[in-house]
Amino acid sequence: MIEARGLARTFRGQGGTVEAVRGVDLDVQAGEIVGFLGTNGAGKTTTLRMLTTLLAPTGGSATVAGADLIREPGAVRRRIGYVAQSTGAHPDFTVFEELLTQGRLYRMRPAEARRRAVEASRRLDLQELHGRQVRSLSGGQRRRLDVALGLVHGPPLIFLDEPSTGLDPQSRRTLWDLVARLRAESGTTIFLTTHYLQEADALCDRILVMDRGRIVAAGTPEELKQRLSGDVITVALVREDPAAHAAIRALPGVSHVTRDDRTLRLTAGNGAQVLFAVIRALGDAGVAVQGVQIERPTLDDVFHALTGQPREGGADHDRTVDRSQAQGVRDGVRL
Ligand SMILES: Nc1ncnc2c1ncn2[C@@H]1O[C@H](COP(=O)(O)OP(=O)(O)OP(=O)(O)O)[C@@H](O)[C@H]1O
Repeated sequence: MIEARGLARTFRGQGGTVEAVRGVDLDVQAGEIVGFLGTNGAGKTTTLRMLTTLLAPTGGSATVAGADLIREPGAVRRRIGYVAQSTGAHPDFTVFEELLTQGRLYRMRPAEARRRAVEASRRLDLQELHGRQVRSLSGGQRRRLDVALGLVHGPPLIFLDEPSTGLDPQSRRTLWDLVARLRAESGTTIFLTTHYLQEADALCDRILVMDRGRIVAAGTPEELKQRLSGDVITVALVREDPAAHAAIRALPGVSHVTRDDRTLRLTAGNGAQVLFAVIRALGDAGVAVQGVQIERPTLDDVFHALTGQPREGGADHDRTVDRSQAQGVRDGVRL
């Protein structure tokens, strides 16, 4: 359904050159739900905007829903649905008017537009909201309308850009269920970007991880977790201590050390074997330890290992998160 080779995009401006996407190869099969994960600025949205014809690539090629991205952008647009992070639904329109208008934008006859609007509404459980003005919808209802708008013309492939950012946990789960049902009922291929590891884990057949413009890993959520073999050791410190990180990062058998206020996390092939060395090294460096825990890795750890980015909220991270993303940090695990 999607086949991209060497897809690239460079932005040139007064501030210099940004290689946002540096030669991405990707394949998505019909009927798959594929999640695109990555840190802020990794290049996910730029890739999505290229695949949806909104942005011209500066290199590479792709076939999307059977049409050539460069030579047949019109055909690509007719065959895909794209749900951006913020959509232009008219606040004064009712839900059903908005769905009907979408069909008319695709030049459907009135009867066809109505039939498709009813169908898209059913798929996203919007029937009860037909008479409501868009401005009165909750965040979750609005997002469901956004997805329904992307479906009105019956595309076999739909792109969702961070579909559940800013939603509360219950609305997020409802959206996941509806997206999963959409694929089950109609076989729609779904390609989404997300910051929520839980979302990727719960919804996606496959995950692609992007970092600094490149895809650095691809696989099922389970495959990615298995790739990070070994254990995760969490060390709680009595107080924040800059010496702690340096004391253990060079120990044999220890990798991916992160610091987050008074917590150190590290991966080790065999947690039990390195535990003593870790505690002794911290003691030698004069670092006071409050407690230690050994766990199996989570998807969150996998992403840290792949991207080298500290866990969200870590003392040494320098990324900014907007308010909706910060909300996500409280609501669930976020990359
Ligand atoms: N129009 C533009 N002009 C210049 N640089 C841009 C432009 N659009 C994106 N970039 C840069 O390209 C890089 C990738 O951005 P992109 O929005 O694709 O990342 P992302 O993975 O979607 O990030 P996020 O998760 O924060 O949305 C960033 O460094 C960004 O600043």
